[in-house]
Amino acid sequence: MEKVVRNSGHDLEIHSTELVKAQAHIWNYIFNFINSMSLKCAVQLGIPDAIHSHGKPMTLSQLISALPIHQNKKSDSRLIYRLMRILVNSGFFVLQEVVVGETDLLEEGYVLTTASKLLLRDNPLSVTPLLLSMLDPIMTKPWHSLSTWLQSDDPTPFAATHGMGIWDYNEYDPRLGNLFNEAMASDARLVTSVLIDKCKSVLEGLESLVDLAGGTGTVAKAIAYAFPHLACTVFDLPHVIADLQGSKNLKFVGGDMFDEIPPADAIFMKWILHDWSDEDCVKLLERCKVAITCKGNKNGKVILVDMVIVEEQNNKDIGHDHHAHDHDHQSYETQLFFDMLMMVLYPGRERKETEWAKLFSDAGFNTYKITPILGVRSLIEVFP
Ligand SMILES: C[S@@+](CC[C@H](N)C(=O)[O-])C[C@H]1O[C@@H](n2cnc3c(N)ncnc32)[C@H](O)[C@@H]1O
Ligand SMILES: O=c1cc(-c2ccc(O)cc2)oc2c(O)c(O)ccc12
Repeated sequence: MEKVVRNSGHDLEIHSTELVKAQAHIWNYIFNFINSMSLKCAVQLGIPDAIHSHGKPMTLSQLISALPIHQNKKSDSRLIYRLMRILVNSGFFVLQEVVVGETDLLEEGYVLTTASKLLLRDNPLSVTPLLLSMLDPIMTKPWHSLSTWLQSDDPTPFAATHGMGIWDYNEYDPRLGNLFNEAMASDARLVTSVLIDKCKSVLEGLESLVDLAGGTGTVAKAIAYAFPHLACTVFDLPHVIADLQGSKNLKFVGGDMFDEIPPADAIFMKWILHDWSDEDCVKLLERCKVAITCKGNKNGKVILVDMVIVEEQNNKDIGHDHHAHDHDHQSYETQLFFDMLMMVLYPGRERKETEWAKLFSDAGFNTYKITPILGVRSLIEVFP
């Protein structure tokens, strides 16, 4: 028989099992940052790289002797054991049996998972720069002022905390600026491999393409290489492209995209419009339309890589497969995380299809086509 907890102050009756479940639910949310910080610690100590270099399951004692930690911390093997235990629980490492030394004795050793392979320093798709930048105190501090920002007239919590926007901050603090560029470049490598593999037809037939706010040019370099007859331009802020070298069919142009957009058959924007308000997006899209139609070109288009929020109610209609539902729930949560990130760092947001459609029509475009090929992100072609 379940006890009923009576809360005399409020008119509440809650069953005790429900109460402890609710308490654990809140605890897990309060302590969620412990998952992120444990992962940050493992990456800073080089744990994924140490296990990778070992080449086979690495026992706790082998891992401890390989790590750059104080001798006193090495003597208490339970410290690294506890750190590894929470990371095994979150799916970053797996324990496997291994024969150690000359004996036939089996011991358990840590191996990498697909997720921790993406944290290896030399992996071209490494997510480590993103992890180190997003969990840097400079980036976590603005989250503490989200509520005061909502009560103020400041443009973003980041600007309220640091007295300037991200783009100025990246120039002011090259350490963070370089981590940002590296984070964008490794994501760009992943997106480009999918784009060139699965969406070749999107680029075929084009003679010129501008990667607008293309960062250090990772996407454009790969496109220029895969399509040698396509003239590619990377356009970004002058300090971002300052020392970058072009090639036969790739050039770098510095400027402010709100002032000028070079003409081309296609304007490509990856992870740009979600950084900006609706008003700025319409301004940018209007200028893109001029840039793709200015030479009387009738086949021009804008190509976006961005998120299209698909709300959970729609997800639930997809079917009764629990795995599919878990995956959909996770994808939706990822989209909501990015939406909140856009609120804290930028004046931007993630958008639903109806919201994208309104932006396109407000900027004078006729049609669009969404191809959801990039996990939580989509390829969106917009036609004048
Ligand atoms: C989120 S990053 C995306 C970079 C790249 N498209 C990618 O996905 O890897 C946004 C880019 O916008 C650039 N940017 C910001 N404001 C800009 C402006 N007014 N004109 C041109 N580029 C700008 C930044 O320097 C940065 O490289
Ligand atoms: O995932 C990100 C992270 C950032 C970011 C990282 C480090 C910094 O110093 C500043 C910002 O910015 C992003 C962004 O602008 C974007 O369009 C998508 C994702 C992210």
